[in-house]
Amino acid sequence: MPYAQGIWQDVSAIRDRQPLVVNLTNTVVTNTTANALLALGGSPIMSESRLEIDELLALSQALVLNIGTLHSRQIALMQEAARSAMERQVPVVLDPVGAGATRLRTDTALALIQQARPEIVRGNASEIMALAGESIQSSGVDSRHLPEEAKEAAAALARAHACIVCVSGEEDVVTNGKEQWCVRNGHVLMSKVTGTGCVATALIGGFRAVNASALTATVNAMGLMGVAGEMAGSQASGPGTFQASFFDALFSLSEIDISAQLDVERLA
Ligand SMILES: Nc1ncnc2c1ncn2[C@@H]1O[C@H](COP(=O)(O)OP(=O)(O)O)[C@@H](O)[C@H]1O
Ligand SMILES: Cc1ncsc1CCOP(=O)(O)O
Ligand SMILES: [Mg+2]
Repeated sequence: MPYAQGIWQDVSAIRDRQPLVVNLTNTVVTNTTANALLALGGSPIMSESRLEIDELLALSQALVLNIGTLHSRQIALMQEAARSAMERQVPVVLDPVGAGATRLRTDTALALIQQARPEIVRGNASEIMALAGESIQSSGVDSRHLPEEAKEAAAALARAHACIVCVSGEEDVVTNGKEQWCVRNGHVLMSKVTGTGCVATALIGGFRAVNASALTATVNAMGLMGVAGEMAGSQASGPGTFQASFFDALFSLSEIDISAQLDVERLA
């Protein structure tokens, strides 16, 4: 099947089935990621309470953990959610926001990788290199490194934890430790709006909810992100209008848009 057709199949499934994606996420992007999932066709729910997390996971098709504004109560909530997700076979996706910037973020992300056993970890190059134990320059949540520099780290992390690792940036790299895929779509304005990486991770959750292959779901989500980003970028005059146009693109894009623009390649 041509690659664009596979992405379209997932988008159609998301629009048809409206999978429930539970997000334990940061306070910066809560609204943005909910809107992006909704615009794509999914059904987002955000939660902050251990009193309901097991009930929510009983209803959900994916769990997204995002450590962007961590606090102790949230770490306990994430651990409990992960236990429930494992029992219920709900796939878990992790966004290690700011790993490498502080010990709290690096240690918590690594602990979650061990305990929550996420099928997919998506971060920028600095975050993925930090999790693989490489020494990095970190300036917070934005990357100081290129995905190209993080390829080995991504493969090592994927092999060590038997998961899919996605490194985002100007080009996105997705690997299971053996195969490596590259997504070349996107627009520079995506890096000028906070939360675009978190949106990518949330959309990966939406794609994994309808696609049994964690690797394919991740490549497809990143391809779709990139195509929507290009559509929005061609309309926008800056970050503000970009964000609105990006939601519009997620909502309205068609199979033709995907097949006309998609630039995905299997590297190895
Ligand atoms: N310079 C760029 N050109 C094209 N796409 C980009 C660029 N920077 C980021 N993106 C895209 O923006 C999304 C978020 O990636 P990134 O900025 O690396 O995440 P984060 O916000 O976590 O640092 C991804 O879909 C990525 O492909
Ligand atoms: C700015 C900021 N600070 C803590 S979380 C966050 C959002 C980061 O989002 P993204 O990694 O998607 O740009
Ligand atoms: Mg990020």
